[in-house]
Amino acid sequence: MLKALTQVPRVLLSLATRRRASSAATRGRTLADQVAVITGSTKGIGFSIAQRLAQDGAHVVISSRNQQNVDRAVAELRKEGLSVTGTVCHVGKAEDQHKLVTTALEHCGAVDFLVCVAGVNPLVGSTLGSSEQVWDKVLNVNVKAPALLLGQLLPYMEKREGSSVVLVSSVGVYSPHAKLGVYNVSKTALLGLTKTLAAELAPKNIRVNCLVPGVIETDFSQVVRASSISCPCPTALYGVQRLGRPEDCAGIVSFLCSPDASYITGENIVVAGYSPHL
Ligand SMILES: NC(=O)c1ccc[n+]([C@@H]2O[C@H](COP(=O)([O-])OP(=O)(O)OC[C@H]3O[C@@H](n4cnc5c(N)ncnc54)[C@H](O)[C@@H]3O)[C@@H](O)[C@H]2O)c1
Repeated sequence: MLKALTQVPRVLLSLATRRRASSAATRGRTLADQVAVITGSTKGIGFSIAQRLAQDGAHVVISSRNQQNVDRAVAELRKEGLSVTGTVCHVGKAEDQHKLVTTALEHCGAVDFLVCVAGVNPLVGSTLGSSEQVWDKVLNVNVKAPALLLGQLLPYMEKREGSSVVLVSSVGVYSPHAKLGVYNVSKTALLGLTKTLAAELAPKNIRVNCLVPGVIETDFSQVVRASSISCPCPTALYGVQRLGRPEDCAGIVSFLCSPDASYITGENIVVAGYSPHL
């Protein structure tokens, strides 16, 4: 009896593994011969997005602040036979942004997609109690950097057919937690940036959408999950009964970049295990 019980999870596990592997193998290469630049992509949500876009056929340029992390992420994906390259890019530094653009062009010759995942860790504190330095750091990295980086890539992206941008906000914008003040403000600004850029770039046939994750199990959310600021999670009350996983955010980004989404722009898409909308 005990043996039978202990065998069940293993059978389920192998089925789940096989299902995941076969779906990756049998999915069409919807992004073949296209190039994706992804910030903050050496772990967590960004890494899962990089892996998925590459599995779907894109050449992916990985980046984050630390060379070792870039090397590790690139090696891990190349081991899967995926087409990736990488460079260090702290998105708040102009010279690093420039290097990211140059790397993409040198290695891949073009850029079709920009996915801006890098975000500053939520600093636990009230909005009005935050210093000017905190405001500058959070707004620089979370809001200004995606716009400035896109500005540098625009001349190359507008030469391509069906370019696409995905920004990453947070479900916290719909029900802000008082102690994540400046972070919430920055993520709310990204919804505005999405709408504004979508309108601005539609005539160039560049689409701009926004991924809005809920609580996803990563190092980033660990700060919130482990601290006293965590509140009753809406998913526990009326949502899918588990935390989100980085890969839960990846397929939707691939879809938003793909031709299937060619008439979708200016949208905020929540991946949270529940709907914060009315
Ligand atoms: N995890 C969640 O629950 C959650 C929820 C809502 C939104 N988000 C957003 O998702 C994004 C990714 O978060 P995650 O949970 O995957 O975090 P993570 O800590 O697992 O990964 C973050 C990645 O971004 C990189 N990064 C951080 N600051 C950077 C900078 N200034 N320049 C370049 N790279 C930088 C890190 O090196 C790392 O590769 C963030 O924008 C975050 O605000 C996360």
